[in-house]
Amino acid sequence: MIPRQARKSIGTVINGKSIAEEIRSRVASEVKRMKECIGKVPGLAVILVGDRRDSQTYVRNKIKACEEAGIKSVMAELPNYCAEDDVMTAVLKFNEDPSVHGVLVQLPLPEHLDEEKILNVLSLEKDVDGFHPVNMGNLAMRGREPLFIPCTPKGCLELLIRSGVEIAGKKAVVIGRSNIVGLPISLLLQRHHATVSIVHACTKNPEQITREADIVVTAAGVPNLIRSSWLKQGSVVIDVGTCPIEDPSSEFGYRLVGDVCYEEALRVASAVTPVPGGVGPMTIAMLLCNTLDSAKRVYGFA
Ligand SMILES: Nc1nc2c(c(=O)[nH]1)N[C@@H](CN(C=O)c1ccc(C(=O)N[C@@H](CCC(=O)O)C(=O)O)cc1)CN2
Ligand SMILES: [Mg+2]
Repeated sequence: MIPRQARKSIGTVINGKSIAEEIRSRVASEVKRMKECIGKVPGLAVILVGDRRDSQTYVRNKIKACEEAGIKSVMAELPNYCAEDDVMTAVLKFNEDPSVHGVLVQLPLPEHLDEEKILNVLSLEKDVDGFHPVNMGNLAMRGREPLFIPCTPKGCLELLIRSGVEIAGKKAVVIGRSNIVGLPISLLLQRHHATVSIVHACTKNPEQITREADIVVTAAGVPNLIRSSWLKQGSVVIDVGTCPIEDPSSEFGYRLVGDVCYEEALRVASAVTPVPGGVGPMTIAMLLCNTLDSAKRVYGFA
């Protein structure tokens, strides 16, 4: 048997960036058609609390993506030290605004704010991030349909489907159990009839579990956690982790890495998403899709 390290790459790269571009241009044409037919465009409201650099970048990218797709966007920026009531007031204002079809609160919030309490006041009909507890409950329950599927999990699923990966009956392992990625992706994969295991910080021998998986979705936020020895030959690997690590040779002094040892994974897996350029761009593309769907629902536009 050839040692894993000596094997040539067999995996293909799942290009999330180009898939996201294609989706964004489809959304732009739909928005244009909507405007021509009924004189309305979708509207997205984004609430940013505090001064985290990464959150500021994501929000800026969301607003730019809206602009490019012809979606109207509005933003409320609140300081780090604001009160819970200030955030709730911003949410309630956008809930009431008929030109806004999607409202999101950029996460994470500063420590002193109660995330659950704030997400709870989002209008269910405008919760384009899909984080409202009722939306999440509907995603979890059989026979119920959530109005919105959270953007990153929806993006992961779209990448699997577009890459021709069969999900039904396959063994899937999700690494991480966060409310915004691990939990909803595990529910979504179950909905698509995969047999799903969840690996988390307390799991004993996680590599034994991942080695059995046909599909691995990892959202641990631990750089290079997933080595080739964790993977089954021919598996599909979706890397949601994005961690900045120091890199003096890069323009900004850091670069982004995922949870997966990318080069190693390509030698064992049949397909792998890169970081950057994999799941990340899909998150924003899915947000545009959810906002468009929300506006279509409001106006009864097919
Ligand atoms: N309210 C929300 N908060 C957060 C979400 C979310 O979906 N809703 N997800 C993440 C952050 N996020 C969007 O908000 C996000 C993360 C990453 C990317 C992305 O495109 N990443 C690129 C790299 C970008 C870079 O160079 O900095 C990539 O992976 O290629 C988009 C959106 C947490 N918070
Ligand atoms: Mg808190």
